[in-house]
Amino acid sequence: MTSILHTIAEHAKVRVEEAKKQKPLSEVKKEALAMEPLSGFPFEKALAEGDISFICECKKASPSKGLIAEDFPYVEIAREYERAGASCISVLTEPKWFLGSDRYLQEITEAVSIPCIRKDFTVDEYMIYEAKLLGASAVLLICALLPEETIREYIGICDSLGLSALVEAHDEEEIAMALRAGARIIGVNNRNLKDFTVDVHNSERLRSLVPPSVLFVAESGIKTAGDIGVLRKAGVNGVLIGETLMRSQDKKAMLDTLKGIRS
Ligand SMILES: O=C(O)c1ccccc1NCC(=O)[C@H](O)[C@H](O)COP(=O)(O)O
Repeated sequence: MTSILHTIAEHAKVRVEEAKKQKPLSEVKKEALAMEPLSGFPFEKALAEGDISFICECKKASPSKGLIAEDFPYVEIAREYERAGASCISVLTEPKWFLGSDRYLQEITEAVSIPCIRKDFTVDEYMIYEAKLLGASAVLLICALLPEETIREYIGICDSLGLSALVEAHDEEEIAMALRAGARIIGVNNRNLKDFTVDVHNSERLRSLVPPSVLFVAESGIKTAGDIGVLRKAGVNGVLIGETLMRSQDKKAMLDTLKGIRS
């Protein structure tokens, strides 16, 4: 059965082929490799610092929720996240289901000084070089979409550019695969990307499968300070939060509430 995840991935392949017609892989690769590699993997560094790190997401829409933010002043939102104490920013660039754009990522990376991840459905090395040119510090690699060998290869490309790879898993098998492929950051998605069900305890349940030498990020469906409390107790390094923040008028107040600084 074709899942929405695979439909999105097929569309990403079409996007890449279109992009290659405008600028071939050889050119994108040459430009990206000519740039100074980011030193010290800033995305990983930000995640490793302090207590729980917050990766705050700029997401206008999603397949499961439809339109989330009709008004989407993405640069202002990103600046607000930075002022509110976000460690990193996640920027959706997938245009069809998330109404994202490469332009959003480029403008956001120019406007903030914290590391940004290109949140997209990486199906071709081309997208990693593009991410570097757009100013990203990290890309997303989804275990449900890529063979283990490709994940290993893409982590190698990321390394050559100074980018971090957030390797996303949903279950035990995918975590084992991410570890074998050499992931230094594993994101456990609480959302099942095949049927959209969300169980915020999924990352808590799977936490012990990832050794302390690998950073652990809990993703999706995080809504309350109680959720953060559970994840803190489980020992996660970071949380990735989209919808809860996107629907909040006052993002700093919401972040403070999630951190337990404000009730
Ligand atoms: O969010 C979706 O509907 C979705 C569907 C298919 C693939 C990916 C999807 N979301 C990407 C994400 O992982 C989330 O944007 C991210 O983890 C934040 O989740 P949330 O806090 O629940 O907005």
